[in-house]
Amino acid sequence: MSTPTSDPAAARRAILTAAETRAAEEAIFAHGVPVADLMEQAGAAVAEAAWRFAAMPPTLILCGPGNNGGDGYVVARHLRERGVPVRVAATGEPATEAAREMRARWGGPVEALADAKPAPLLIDALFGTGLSRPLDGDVAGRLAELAAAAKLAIAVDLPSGIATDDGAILSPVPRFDLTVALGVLKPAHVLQPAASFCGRVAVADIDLGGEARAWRVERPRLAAPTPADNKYTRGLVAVIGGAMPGAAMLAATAAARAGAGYVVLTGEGAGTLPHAIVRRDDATALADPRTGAVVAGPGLGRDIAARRRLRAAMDSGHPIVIDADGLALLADAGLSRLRRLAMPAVLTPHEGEFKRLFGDLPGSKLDRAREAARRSEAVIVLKGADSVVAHPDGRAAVAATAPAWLASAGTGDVLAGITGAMLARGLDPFAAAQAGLWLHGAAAAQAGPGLIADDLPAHLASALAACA
Ligand SMILES: NC(=O)C1=CN([C@@H]2O[C@H](COP(=O)(O)OP(=O)(O)OC[C@H]3O[C@@H](n4cnc5c(N)ncnc54)[C@H](OP(=O)(O)O)[C@@H]3O)[C@@H](O)[C@H]2O)[C@@H](O)CC1
Ligand SMILES: [K+]
Repeated sequence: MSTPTSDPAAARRAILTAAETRAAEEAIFAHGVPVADLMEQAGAAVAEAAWRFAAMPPTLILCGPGNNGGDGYVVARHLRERGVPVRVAATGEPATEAAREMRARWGGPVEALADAKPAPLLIDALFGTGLSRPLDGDVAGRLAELAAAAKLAIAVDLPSGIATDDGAILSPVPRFDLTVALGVLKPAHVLQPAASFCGRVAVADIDLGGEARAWRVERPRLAAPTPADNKYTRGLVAVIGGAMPGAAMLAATAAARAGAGYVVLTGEGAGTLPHAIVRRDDATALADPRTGAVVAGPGLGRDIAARRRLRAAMDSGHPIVIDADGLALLADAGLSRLRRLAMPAVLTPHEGEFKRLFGDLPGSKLDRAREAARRSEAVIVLKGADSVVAHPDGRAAVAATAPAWLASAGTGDVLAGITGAMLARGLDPFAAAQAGLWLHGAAAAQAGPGLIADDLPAHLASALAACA
């Protein structure tokens, strides 16, 4: 399944690889649109974004040999027309026809990159999706010096030196304040480490019309309960407790605060829990046909009893989120049971758990999550600063804005609980996983620096309010 990027809202979320972007462009060119027309749109959009962002001080634009450089000449012309003092420096002569044409349309002086003096605003149009290897040392060095001397730095499409499809840093890259993605996002705008070099990312409105299979996770629409709802229609979540009760209590509390109408927690355990959360035994909770989702794994334990309880949870037929110890048990038991579920389970591994389950898979984080989803027939949430959600059918989504403060104990238990609440309210597993990540990130942003997992559930109220 895919979404055409001709829908503007979908286009702003769509993530295309370099090859997918090229294919979309080729399809447009095949319809008779000249490359120069698209480049004019791109350059105008970048000039507009720079104008709004930087209030336009004197500007230096660095142009490379390809179409990224071509865009740079267009930006230069548009800014000059707006009265901005612009200088252009290039690595050499343009290598494409469109870029040559744009350099001619610019018509102004072009300095050698090696000699260029800095300016308060630096615009990097050296390389974009066509980067095929690390920058030469002298080019990377000049880019670093000129960026360091500038007050603001803006990248055209991508910061030069990062790999479009996996977000790797191929050669030293300065940190940009703004990156204007042309037409669609590329994986490097959302995957680490590249994403953190992009600064703010704006998507320029260029109708590429390609088909996307990956999207940025956006704020979900979650309707508030209506007078017709009751606690069961809002979702009954059963959290399977176990050896470490605190983790399951965190998951249960998060499920309740994420809007589930009814949360039951099974297993033994002392400690304070909201009185709204009800204790049950596994068998009663799992046999209840009103149960909308089961969360199994946080604090479950890894012994034979835990294995039996996980199996019972999977056999119950309810939508299920499996995390933490549940993933360790699955790694030992194999994936075959997952493949027999009526609805894909949601698995929420961090990198270590992922490796135990699937080994060392090749490719980008998107590729690895997709392959794991295909193999397991489960929705995979590969967690991190750039959490990737992948569906067995190849769709994927990236949550790119989680605060780094989330890297602390227990936050995964909270995510599992929120995701359970999303499943129980009736979202399909792919949507539930994305909504869970968004709410988790928004609650963390509210909780702020120094947050601990226990803080997050209280901040879900304002995160939910933003989704109504
Ligand atoms: N999507 C859109 O809406 C639109 C997209 N557009 C723009 O097109 C851009 C893609 O353009 P592009 O394909 O020409 O690639 P680009 O990044 O300019 O570089 C390729 C050149 O660099 C060279 N080269 C590569 N690596 C190198 C290195 N390390 N050091 C030195 N050289 C290196 C490479 O040569 P080669 O690898 O063959 O040696 C080739 O000559 C895209 O990012 C966007 O800005 C707009 O114009 C239209 C609307
Ligand atoms: K660039």
